Amino acid sequence: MSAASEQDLNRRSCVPCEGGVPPVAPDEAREQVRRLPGWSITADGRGIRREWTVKNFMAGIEFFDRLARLAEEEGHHPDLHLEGYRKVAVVLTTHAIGGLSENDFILAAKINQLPIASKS
Ligand SMILES: C[C@H](O)[C@H](O)[C@H]1CNC2=NC(N)=NC(=O)C2=N1
Repeated sequence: MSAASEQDLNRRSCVPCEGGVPPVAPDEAREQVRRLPGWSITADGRGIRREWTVKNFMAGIEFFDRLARLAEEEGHHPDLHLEGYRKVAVVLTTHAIGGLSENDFILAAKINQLPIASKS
């Protein structure tokens, strides 16, 4: 995998993953995540994470609702965390391979396009 721009990732779609492929190598993951504003590699290296402080509780829930629809369209599903009444976090990892796949970066680019009533 070579790193793609956020715009390129946005034009692509997730492909079904049922395992059997190696996770993206750590160096490549770091290079890729640099092109995705707001995202960083998780401490265990198996995923990427972004958090937002939202305007109010419903803004967080509405964001999750939009995100759930996007995830269903893409067939790739995020771990959603409501970490406080105005703090939301999203972790992307490909469960089937226990690490990062291109699907995670594609979905991150698309999540960055979603409207969010954010405070930061
Ligand atoms: C066939 C289908 O693509 C798989 O079951 C998908 C569904 N959504 C998924 N989402 C995530 N995050 N990881 C997966 O491994 C995964 N598998």
